[in-house]
Amino acid sequence: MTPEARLAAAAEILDGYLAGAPAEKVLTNWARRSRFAGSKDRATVRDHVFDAIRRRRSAAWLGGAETGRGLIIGLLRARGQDPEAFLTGQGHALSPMTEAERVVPAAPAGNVALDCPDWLEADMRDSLGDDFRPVMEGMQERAEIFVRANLSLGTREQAQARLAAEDVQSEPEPLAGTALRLGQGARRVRNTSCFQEGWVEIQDAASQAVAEAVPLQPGARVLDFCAGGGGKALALAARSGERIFVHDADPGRMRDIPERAARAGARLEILDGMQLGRNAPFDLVISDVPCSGSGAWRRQPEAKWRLDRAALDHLQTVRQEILDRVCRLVCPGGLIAYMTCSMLRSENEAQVEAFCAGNPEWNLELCQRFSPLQGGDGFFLALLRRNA
Ligand SMILES: C[S@@+](CC[C@H](N)C(=O)[O-])C[C@H]1O[C@@H](n2cnc3c(N)ncnc32)[C@H](O)[C@@H]1O
Repeated sequence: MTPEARLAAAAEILDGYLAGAPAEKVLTNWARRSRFAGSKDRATVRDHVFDAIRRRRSAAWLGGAETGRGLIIGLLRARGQDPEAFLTGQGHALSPMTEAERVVPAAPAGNVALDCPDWLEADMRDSLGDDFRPVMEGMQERAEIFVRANLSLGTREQAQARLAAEDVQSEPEPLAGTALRLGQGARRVRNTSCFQEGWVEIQDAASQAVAEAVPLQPGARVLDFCAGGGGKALALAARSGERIFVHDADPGRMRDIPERAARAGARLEILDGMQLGRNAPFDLVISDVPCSGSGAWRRQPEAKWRLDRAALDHLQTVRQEILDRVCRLVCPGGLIAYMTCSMLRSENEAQVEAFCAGNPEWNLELCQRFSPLQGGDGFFLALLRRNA
């Protein structure tokens, strides 16, 4: 595919997304009926699509319309490229620009320039202070790809050397002792024997740092209550070498856990709701709770535009119910490790402070924020200890 045709494909996919379908689904459908598209074409089209979604507001402004075509024109302008050079009407390119489209709008300002939803600005400013602008600007860029070296199989340096031998370049990432930041060849990492033999697992650097910061005592009974795909549980299992119990309200979210655990040589035991009580109490319950995902907007940019006040309020209630449930599963003197990939105070400090205020036998031992300005996603960790 020519660069022009890739942009035209991205515009068509963006139209599907703007009509309400998840971008991933529209991309998959496009790839199925576009057998002519090679892997480089698919990767580039995908990048155009998600780059445009990250900048949905500012790209629509710069492109003059919130349509697939408008977003692509705006994205090219944001990249400092001239859309006229790509909208040629030749081959599979988008049709040439109209007179109206040729008029370059003034640079966007305020929340439009930062791609921040208006209703969230006050909360974000309150939570981020002086970092509001640089963080929001950072969220307009693609996230880097990190892997976690599985220290139960070898050192980070050994994992790095194995990746290099398979033409995947990486650098140690200071945020976590296990993290490697991938460079050239990153997209091939899943095809390497290093990955397939469990030496590395794809995981954001801040997510690794959070898992590293959780205190783990030898022999502790550990439950990951919101296990999802098992990212945190696998990281903890690699540290301790011991069995970790995993649970999720949606068992389907855990479907990859057995395969991932087998690859990593980890012992993860899935517990359903009935089995939780029979296996309690636990010394440590990881609660990587549902949240806005605002810390991970670079990776999941659709979440930023989908979120609204009602959803944010609902999530607060869900988290409160989770805390009320898990606090009964922890032994005296035990810990809840509360985590979010959110940057909002209301989902982080305010939520755990409210829990402790209503539950006097629980004390807040630690609150730690990980800013996207440190390189990984925005994350939050609180340690809540039950009185002995
Ligand atoms: C942020 S994700 C977890 C990500 C996962 N820990 C990881 O590292 O890959 C939150 C998870 O909480 C689960 N969840 C939502 N409500 C829950 C509840 N009431 N009880 C247990 N899990 C819940 C969701 O299904 C989702 O998988």
